Amino acid sequence: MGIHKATALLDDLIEKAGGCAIVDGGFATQLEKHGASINDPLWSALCLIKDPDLVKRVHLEYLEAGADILVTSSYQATIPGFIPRGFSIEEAESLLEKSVKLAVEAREKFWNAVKRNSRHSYNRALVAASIGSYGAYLADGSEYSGNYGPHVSLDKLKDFHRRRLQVLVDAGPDLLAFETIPNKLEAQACVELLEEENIQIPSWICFSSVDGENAPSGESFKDCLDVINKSDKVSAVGINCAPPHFIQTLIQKFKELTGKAIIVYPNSGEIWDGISKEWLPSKCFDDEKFELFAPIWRDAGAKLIGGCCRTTPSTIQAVSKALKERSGLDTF
Ligand SMILES: C[S+](C)CC[C@H](N)C(=O)O
Ligand SMILES: N[C@@H](CCS)C(=O)O
Ligand SMILES: [Zn+2]
Repeated sequence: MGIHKATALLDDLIEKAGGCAIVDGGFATQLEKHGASINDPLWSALCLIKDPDLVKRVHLEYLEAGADILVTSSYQATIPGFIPRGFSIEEAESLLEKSVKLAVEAREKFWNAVKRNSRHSYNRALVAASIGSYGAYLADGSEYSGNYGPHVSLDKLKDFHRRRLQVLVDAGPDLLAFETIPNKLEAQACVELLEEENIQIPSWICFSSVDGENAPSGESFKDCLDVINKSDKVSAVGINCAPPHFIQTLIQKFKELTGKAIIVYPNSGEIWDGISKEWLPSKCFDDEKFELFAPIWRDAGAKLIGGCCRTTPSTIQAVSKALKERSGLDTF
């Protein structure tokens, strides 16, 4: 399948979803709700090793909540992250592959169960393989600063991302999800890699933001999106894991800067402390606020809406209810 045909898969999903598809919510957050302990440099990727059944269960919970797209458990799963934990390169690669397989298995299980009911309002979900930023791998919170230091070049970032990207694509996801990209250099690395590796499935590239105006590095979104707009491999651009009260303004800004579909999946508004590895309280949206704002974000131009850290299946259920009601689709 060529990139244009593969892109049609995402366009079809958005259309079937009534003009705005629903992305799942905080993956690591829901693992923790089930008691998983992920205070570790591997963060949620620890569960890929220790509790793959829980990974699948969380995917199923997001499907039940109404997610049209599942994001895999590979955000902080990397080959250089697994090797110091005693895994061989082959074992590390098979963990990456497993992250896609678990999401695909959950999608198939759920879809086979619901499609028998002619009155259901679900779509057959797509699986997006998560590619967390270099800062996620560093596990020092730098996905929220973009400060990688002077020694991190374009080539270094491409080298970091290349093999994981190849392995994830070979595992057969429908999409690629570049998440919490904090600076222009890494956006460029992602775009160049998609081209060099001749990737034939669509991608989204999402930035974090800490000031509601720019990428975390302080670079303007105009500069960042200029790099991405040139690529036909990237179907959607947007924001993930930034506070929800930034989102409306950022959608408006992105609409002026790109013709690509806009995707937003904010966190709850709590702030990640990369040193103490905990979420600090701040101005937050609860599920009701997500329900209220999802149609506002959709009407502002977002084509894909979900939640990130500290949101849960109940958040996605609220988003799903709001978007399906407003688009005239049945609620479940
Ligand atoms: C999206 S952040 C909360 C993920 C965890 C971070 N990379 C860390 O390891 O500190
Ligand atoms: N997909 C990841 C993103 C972390 S910012 C998660 O939900 O855990
Ligand atoms: Zn997040």
